[in-house]
Amino acid sequence: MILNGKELSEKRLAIVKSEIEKTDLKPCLATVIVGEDPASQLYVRMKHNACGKVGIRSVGVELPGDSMTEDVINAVEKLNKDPAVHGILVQLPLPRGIDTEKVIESVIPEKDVDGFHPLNNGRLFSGRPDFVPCTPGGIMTILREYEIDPAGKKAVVIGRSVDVGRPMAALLINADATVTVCHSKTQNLAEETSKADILISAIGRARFVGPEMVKKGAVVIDVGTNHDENGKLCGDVDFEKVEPIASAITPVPGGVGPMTIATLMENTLESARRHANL
Ligand SMILES: NC(=O)C1=CN([C@@H]2O[C@H](COP(=O)(O)OP(=O)(O)OC[C@H]3O[C@@H](n4cnc5c(N)ncnc54)[C@H](OP(=O)(O)O)[C@@H]3O)[C@@H](O)[C@H]2O)C=CC1
Ligand SMILES: Nc1nc(=O)c2c([nH]1)NC[C@@H]1CN(c3ccc(C(=O)N[C@@H](CCC(=O)O)C(=O)O)cc3)C=[N+]21
Ligand SMILES: [Mg+2]
Repeated sequence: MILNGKELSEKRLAIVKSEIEKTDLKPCLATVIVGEDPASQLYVRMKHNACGKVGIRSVGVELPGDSMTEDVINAVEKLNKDPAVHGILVQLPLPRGIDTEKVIESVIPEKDVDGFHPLNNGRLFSGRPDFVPCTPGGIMTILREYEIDPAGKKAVVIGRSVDVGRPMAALLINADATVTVCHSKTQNLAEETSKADILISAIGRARFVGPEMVKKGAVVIDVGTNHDENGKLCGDVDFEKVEPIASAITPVPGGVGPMTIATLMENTLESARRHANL
């Protein structure tokens, strides 16, 4: 079975749209982009497009690539204080030389719709999540909507980044899975991944996960957004070879990516609701 993230995201976006129409909420997402990385510009544009689709206002702050950490923090602090802004997203990665941790910590947790602030991280790891990072949050929505319950299952996450791997592992722990986290220093990676009932790959290597790494009947979630030697967009998983042995699998494109954006819209709406005490 193919887990259709694109279709599910459309459904979730339609719900966000109708929720906004039902209330007088005027949710607003602010994005901050530093420098001119074309991939980052594309992603931010996709986020603004999604806002337009569901009726979330969006403002984009663009700073030059040679900005200092303080310049970015000043921009964030203005948005922190602006009562019309409910969500703040600082597009990552930031240019070399900028202290990413300091910038992320400057976003007030109440507007941290990316779920990257250490307070929101800590809440997630304590089993009392508030704003959850959008990519792993979107993956949990896919699992829930397709009635794949992680409870008691063996889940293996490849990747331990702060934005994807680690929060993914925390969400799966909270959902009662038995979780293994693998990374570049893992020995016998294929041996670990072959035990997974639910395998989540977030490494950033084109078609790295082959059939020899996957147990028959496993649920395979592909976070990777890579370009192959021909420039074609592809995931971490060799979809053609793994799809026949998986019980369910997300494609790239059309899987996790659209759910990331839908979850960002949901988090922004939730933040606006709280702001209005609804
Ligand atoms: N679809 C979506 O919405 C999103 C997609 N992405 C995509 O997901 C991928 C991962 O993103 P992100 O987490 O930010 O990436 P990072 O580069 O921050 O982290 C990659 C992780 O993978 C591990 N890793 C790298 N190579 C290997 C290997 N050969 N074997 C085992 N582990 C390995 C690294 O290990 P170590 O820690 O030891 O270095 C690291 O933990 C990228 O392709 C990115 O573009 C990211 C965010 C959202
Ligand atoms: N502060 C911050 N928050 C993020 O959430 C964040 C970020 N920084 N930096 C970069 C990563 C990456 N990311 C993606 C979002 C959507 C798709 C997506 O929708 N992809 C489409 C394909 C898009 C295409 O054509 O390239 C798909 O998979 O179907 C992919 C990747 C969010 N990120
Ligand atoms: Mg990263």
